[in-house]
Amino acid sequence: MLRLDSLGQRYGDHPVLHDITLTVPDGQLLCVVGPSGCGKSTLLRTIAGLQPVGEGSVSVDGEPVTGVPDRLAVVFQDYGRSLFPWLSVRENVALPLRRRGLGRAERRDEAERMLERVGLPGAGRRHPWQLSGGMQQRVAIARALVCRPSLLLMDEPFGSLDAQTREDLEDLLLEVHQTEGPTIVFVTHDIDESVYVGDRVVVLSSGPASRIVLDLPIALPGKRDQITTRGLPEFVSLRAEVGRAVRG
Ligand SMILES: Nc1ncnc2c1ncn2[C@@H]1O[C@H](COP(=O)(O)OP(=O)(O)OP(=O)(O)O)[C@@H](O)[C@H]1O
Repeated sequence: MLRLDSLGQRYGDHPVLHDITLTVPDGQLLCVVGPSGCGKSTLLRTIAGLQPVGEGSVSVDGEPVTGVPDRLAVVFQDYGRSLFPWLSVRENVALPLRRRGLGRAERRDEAERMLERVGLPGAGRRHPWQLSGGMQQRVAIARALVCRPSLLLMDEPFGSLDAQTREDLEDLLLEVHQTEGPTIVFVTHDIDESVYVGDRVVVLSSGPASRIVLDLPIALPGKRDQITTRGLPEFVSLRAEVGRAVRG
């Protein structure tokens, strides 16, 4: 379980986050939405232990976050810079397994399994620069999942992809969330995306000193589907509620 208690962050004199209190149960897919510059990335970096907690506290499974938590993985928007171009796709995916002490053959098999899982069977011997942007982001997701994280943080992961690829990856995310089951904190600018992928959407106010202005459970009927779900009256009304909160 991820817990934020009265979290506050500032850069020098500039307050960014104020009094953020949030409990994210295991296995939940939480979307964080808010205007540009409100502190979404700051929030993710703090949970990831990449920057120290200012005020309040952050804990994962009851342990205060003081560095990068165990069993944490992060996917950023900028897949072009997050993969190593000199390594093959398989080597990129297998990289986190080195620290786990797995042998070479095991690392290769696990990486291939994950590549298959994200829809890239047979791409392991290629290099990231030989793949499209959407395929590279699939590789980044495979690498994030290969160590079976219990907490996955995603910062605008589909922000620079075209609409069709983005929808495909949203569906992939829903699928891996269902099967692999990590807790996911997913930051996005896109209100529709947040309602489509989220179990819950939290909206931050515009800065300075952003706080939570909406915490909305997303209970949509049936299995989510890009055409049907987005046409449901429930979807339209949830999207409107999030939209109103984002616009203040
Ligand atoms: N390292 C830093 N030093 C100083 N100020 C920073 C730093 N990182 C972010 N900021 C400022 O803190 C505020 C929040 O930035 P952050 O990137 O967390 O927002 P965001 O909601 O993720 O923005 P966007 O949606 O545009 O990516 C902004 O005003 C930004 O300029």
